[in-house]
Amino acid sequence: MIMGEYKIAVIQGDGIGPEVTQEAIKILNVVGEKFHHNFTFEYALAGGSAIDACGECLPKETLNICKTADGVILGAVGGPKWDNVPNAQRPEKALLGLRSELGLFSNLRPAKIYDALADACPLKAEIVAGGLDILIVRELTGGIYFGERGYREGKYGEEAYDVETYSEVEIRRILKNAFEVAMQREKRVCCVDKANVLETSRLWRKVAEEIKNEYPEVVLSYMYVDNAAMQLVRNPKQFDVIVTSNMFGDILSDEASMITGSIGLLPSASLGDSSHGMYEPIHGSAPDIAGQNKANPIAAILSAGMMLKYSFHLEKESEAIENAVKAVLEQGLRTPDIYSQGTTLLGTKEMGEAIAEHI
Ligand SMILES: NC(=O)C1=CN([C@@H]2O[C@H](COP(=O)(O)OP(=O)(O)OC[C@H]3O[C@@H](n4cnc5c(N)ncnc54)[C@H](O)[C@@H]3O)[C@@H](O)[C@H]2O)C=CC1
Ligand SMILES: CC(C)CC(=O)C(=O)O
Ligand SMILES: [Mg+2]
Repeated sequence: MIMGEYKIAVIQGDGIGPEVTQEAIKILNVVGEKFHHNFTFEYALAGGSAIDACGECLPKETLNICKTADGVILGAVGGPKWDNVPNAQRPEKALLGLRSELGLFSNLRPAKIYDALADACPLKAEIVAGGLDILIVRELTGGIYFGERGYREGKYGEEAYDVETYSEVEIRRILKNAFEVAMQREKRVCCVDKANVLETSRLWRKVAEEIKNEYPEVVLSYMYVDNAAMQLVRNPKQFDVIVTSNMFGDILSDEASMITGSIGLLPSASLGDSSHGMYEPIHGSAPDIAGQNKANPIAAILSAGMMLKYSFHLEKESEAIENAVKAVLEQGLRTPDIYSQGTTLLGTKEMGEAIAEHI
């Protein structure tokens, strides 16, 4: 008996994107079989591979496939091959376009240290004793990545500019999101900004002061982003939920990933007002290891797990994926990025297979 039917749009992307996405699909197929769900996959092109196939980084057909699917999984886009294409067609534009066209303003990036990977954390053991579980809530469709940009003639010749703009509406909805998720966690929100310099950050603080009254159980704090970057390695356990702008969240989440052992471990969910979402590892296309069966597929696999939870509301299926990841790590199985002496080195595919076997 089939319990649920789900149509999933798959954008494999470039570099290691297809390699890690294939492992996520492998896991979804096993979960589907075990829990009697029918997951069907519709492939779509975006990024460099779309430029190569049809000259456009984000074809209309891709958007249609994503809009009509129950969830979207994405590998990563971009790479040196497309570094010199016109700006409007850069692979990264496809990613920004997908996020904004699908209305995915909230990007959840959980950074957890798995017990078995405690030795992969570069911080002193006493700093992360008892583990670590941080959630970065990154605003995803506004700020400097979406502001006006260009070139103009300045006082000293040509100059370039990128403008950061945030409206109250954009700030309110992401902050509300952060407070809501904090209510399911330790009820602490740290708003990371640069309010000593930026007007946009001062508006974030003004809105946060209003919203906090709706969540009296949540403790709200503020921190400047330069200090937050330092505090993340000095004492990451002080954070529960970090809420921040598009660019600051992009940077801080890469930093947080390294505390867990590798950027290849961190998944993400990009969500909007509905349960429709896009799920992608936080890493990029890693051209330096592409095509070598070296990439860690765990971030992509956990992203698929987040889709089961947030878009399909399949909690136990999502947990099964996380538990299988924990089990292989406890078995000492490692891709090169998290390998240490005494553990067993696996490739991308073999790691996917090992996780599949545990489900
Ligand atoms: N979501 C997306 O599609 C993103 C795309 N990019 C694009 O990806 C390309 C490469 O960007 P980079 O700055 O090099 O960042 P990157 O995240 O692709 O790679 C940074 C470093 O981390 C390693 N790494 C990344 N993912 C890994 C994994 N799963 N397992 C093991 N090691 C992994 C890479 O080998 C590299 O040494 C660029 O074109 C960039 O614009 C970057 C970030 C996100
Ligand atoms: C195009 C970039 C904003 C992609 C990226 O680095 C990210 O989303 O983490
Ligand atoms: Mg990034």
